[in-house]
Amino acid sequence: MSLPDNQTDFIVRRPDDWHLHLRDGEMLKAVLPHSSAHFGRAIIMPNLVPPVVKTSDAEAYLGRIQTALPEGHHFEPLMTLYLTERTEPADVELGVKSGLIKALKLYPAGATTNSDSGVRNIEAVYPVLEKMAEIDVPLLVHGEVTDADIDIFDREAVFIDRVLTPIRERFPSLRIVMEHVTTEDGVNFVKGAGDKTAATITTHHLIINRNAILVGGIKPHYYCLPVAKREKHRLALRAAASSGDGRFFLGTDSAPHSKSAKECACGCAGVFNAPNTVNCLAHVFEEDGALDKLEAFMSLNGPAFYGLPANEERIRLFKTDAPLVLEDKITVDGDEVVVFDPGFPLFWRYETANA
Ligand SMILES: NC(=O)N[C@@H](CC(=O)O)C(=O)O
Ligand SMILES: [Zn+2]
Ligand SMILES: [Zn+2]
Repeated sequence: MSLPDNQTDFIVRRPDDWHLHLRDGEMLKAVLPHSSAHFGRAIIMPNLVPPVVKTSDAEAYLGRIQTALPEGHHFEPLMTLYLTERTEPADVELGVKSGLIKALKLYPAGATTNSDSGVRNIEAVYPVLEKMAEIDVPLLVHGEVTDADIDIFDREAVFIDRVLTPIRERFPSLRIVMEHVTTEDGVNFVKGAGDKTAATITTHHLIINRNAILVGGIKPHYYCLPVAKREKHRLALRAAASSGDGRFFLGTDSAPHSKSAKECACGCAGVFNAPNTVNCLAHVFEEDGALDKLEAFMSLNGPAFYGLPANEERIRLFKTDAPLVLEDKITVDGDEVVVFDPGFPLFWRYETANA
């Protein structure tokens, strides 16, 4: 991609989202258009209630997503399975070889939203990981330990030492994605782990640090897991995202929860950022003098890691003088879902640029 001198108007390939929660039912219908309008493809997280554990579950879920897709939207859901201690290697092989299943997701039990069926004893899933390495399907990890004695801000770093490093060493050919990486430790791990290890970075973790959640009153709409960390970690994520290094790519982790489920005594974890992610990212990359790396981060590195072609469609990004006015919430089933507020005005817009 070449940028004109003024860097305020340029064309890139249509982006993909390598980590997305679409939910189900009414929520699916309400949030899907906010991803399918912007992204060519998305890796669909399997943490429904009950979770998407079998190939047949993923097939049924794909059908529900396709039914909910607005007419005229070109969007390909890339389906995943939720790894449990009962996952059968044969079912994984069936799903992957049929072309339906693009990755498996490891949730340590209790680590995050709807992770009760997740893995308690990592060694119990080693036979599945062996099969995955053999058939070359990526393992996506929610990288946090859940031990009560580990501080929530240290859970990612401890996961790297206790769980990820042993998996990385034992299955050298397995492709692994550290999902929603939030720490400098995570970035450094990925950089030192060779070309079979990558990480997704969310929009919000590039923009907020933990102060956004806690200073001046508690801000539930900035609470997600892994929780945003100190500023030095945010800066490490910014540097990784804008480096152009192929092992770092966009996974929005757009994770809608109703306003009432977030604004209460025990609010849910998750940030809904699908509607304004592309606008936010252009702002972030411009701020870092890295607009020439934006296409790599949101449109090229992800497909390359997954062994897929980049999207053929293009979008034209352009900066305007007047700030963009976007919806700050959407309505779902009588409740609302609040859209991520980056805390600054957005001036970058985009439009489809196909001939
Ligand atoms: N990121 C979050 O805070 N929440 C996600 C789960 C997850 O990705 O861990 C969700 O499903 O709500
Ligand atoms: Zn997660
Ligand atoms: Zn997620």
